[in-house]
Amino acid sequence: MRSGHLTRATGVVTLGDVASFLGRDSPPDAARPVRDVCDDSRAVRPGDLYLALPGRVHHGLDFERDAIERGAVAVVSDRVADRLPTVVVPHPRAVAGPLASWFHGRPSSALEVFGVTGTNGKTSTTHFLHAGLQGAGRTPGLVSGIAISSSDGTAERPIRTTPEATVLHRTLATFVHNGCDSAAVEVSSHAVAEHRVDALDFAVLAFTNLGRDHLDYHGTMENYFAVKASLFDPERTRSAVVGVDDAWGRRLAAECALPVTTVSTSDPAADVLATDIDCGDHRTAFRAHTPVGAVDLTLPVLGPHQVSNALVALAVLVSGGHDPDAAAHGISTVHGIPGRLEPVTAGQSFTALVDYMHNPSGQRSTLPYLRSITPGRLVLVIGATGGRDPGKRGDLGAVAGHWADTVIVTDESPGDDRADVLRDDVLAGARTTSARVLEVPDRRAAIDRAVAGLTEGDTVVVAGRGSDRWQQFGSRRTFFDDATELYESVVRAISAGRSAAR
Ligand SMILES: CC(=O)N[C@H]1[C@@H](OP(=O)(O)OP(=O)(O)OC[C@H]2O[C@@H](n3ccc(=O)[nH]c3=O)[C@H](O)[C@@H]2O)O[C@H](CO)[C@@H](O)[C@@H]1O[C@H](C)C(=O)N[C@@H](C)C(=O)N[C@H](CCC(=O)O)C(=O)O
Ligand SMILES: Nc1ncnc2c1ncn2[C@@H]1O[C@H](COP(=O)(O)OP(=O)(O)OP(=O)(O)O)[C@@H](O)[C@H]1O
Repeated sequence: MRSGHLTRATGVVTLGDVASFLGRDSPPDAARPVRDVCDDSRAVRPGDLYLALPGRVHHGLDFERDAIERGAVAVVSDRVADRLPTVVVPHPRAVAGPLASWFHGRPSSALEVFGVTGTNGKTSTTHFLHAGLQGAGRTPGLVSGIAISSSDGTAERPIRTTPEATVLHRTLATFVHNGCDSAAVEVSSHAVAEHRVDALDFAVLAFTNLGRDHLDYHGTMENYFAVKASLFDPERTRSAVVGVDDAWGRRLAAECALPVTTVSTSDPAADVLATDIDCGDHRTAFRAHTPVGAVDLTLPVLGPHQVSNALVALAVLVSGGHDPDAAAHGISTVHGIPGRLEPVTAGQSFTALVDYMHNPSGQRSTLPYLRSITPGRLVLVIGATGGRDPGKRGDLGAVAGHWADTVIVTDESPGDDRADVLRDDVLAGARTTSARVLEVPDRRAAIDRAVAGLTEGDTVVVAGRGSDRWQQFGSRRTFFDDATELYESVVRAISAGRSAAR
């Protein structure tokens, strides 16, 4: 491959240009113009170059016919396609990032790109960062697991936490086109391992924390950490912001070869520290101490974990040279993040929340807070999503049962896994505790059961799906939005006299 700093000539790009960029011989039809690069046959548009990737289940070349029918004009893959002219490369996935970046004129070098990774808090931190950039007078784009939005107000719901490289670089190019000067980008560990963020120049990368998750994919915590740590490399970013409230963060800060800003809610030696933390049931307040002064924040979001997330966002902005007061003002305009301790109010006297906790470390930071704001009963609706780390399911039940009075185990989104096996694993953990444990497979019925009989001082939390608005059973996908369902359940319970109104 030619240097990643080679910017694409404006105007028409031909298949020969692509071959030349990839350092390969020109295929037949080298003069053929290429409109865009696309790695999914279902998304191909007329004139596209189809990047056919070998996958776990299929090979992209299995879908050459579909790509042709949609208008693909050429292929990049690890073997010659049946019908289309092909540029052959040994590792197609590894060229996806550099190729897409080159094709779109290296958009990440025209933006200041701030990345956020970690097991928990990526989405929240990315949204705080985006708002903080706006507060600091910047014009940022946003790429998070729940929204991709540009400065012109257009927004879309993403399919993944972090898009494939072709989509990511195209999105950044759109940001540049729309006048953005920066971007806040959420980076999952899968994205790093699958080369989705290759050829992306980060200004600052932030690490929130690391806890057990995704071991179905990474195998061990050591591997999981190594994938995250591989991001913190001078080849990828100029500097790092690292949360040091867990041992993995402290290790990363110690081993990292970059300028590091450390962040903590407890360690006075950290560069950015939160004190005077006050987590109420309607807002969260704290004082942030930074190398350039202290600032007070009051956020209309819930939970001590949001102190950590907002603090990481503030540290990224301050380490990037922004004024802490302006950044803090921007951060405090975030009026809730969908599906993250999101309150549902339907005239009830008790607290009803939707949350995305789906691993034990997330539960351990969220549930003690929920207990602290609940003088009455704490009722949790939980489950385990299919296709994800089976080893965490028992812990999910056990941690839930440790903090809650009642745990209702239900279906989340089993996918190709057996729903009853998922529930059994969670139930086994929950039954090791003294909580009241119920199994209600149907999620709507589970929510109704959780809400029934609640009165002032009680809290119900529907956990695990957050703002994801579907359930997948095998190949069948059904619309299901926890916030809407919880709202409707509360309305039904109040009108039937089953639960207390305000
Ligand atoms: C590990 C991973 O990234 N897997 C993704 C990957 O699977 P795969 O490589 O095995 O693909 P495959 O299904 O064998 O297909 C091979 C190729 O054919 C292409 N194809 C396939 C079918 C078709 O009709 N046309 C077509 O072109 C695919 O785009 C792919 O390039 O490509 C598939 C098709 O695009 C994805 O569905 C699948 O993501 C799955 C659904 C997924 O969710 N992955 C998870 C692990 C993930 O990436 N999660 C993280 C976040 C996790 C978190 O934050 O909790 C994320 O960033 O979203
Ligand atoms: N800093 C944190 N520490 C521990 N738990 C957290 C933290 N931030 C969020 N959580 C928990 O994790 C859940 C998901 O939060 P968020 O979406 O911000 O994280 P995420 O890393 O983007 O998650 P995912 O990658 O699974 O989408 C929250 O609903 C909350 O229960």
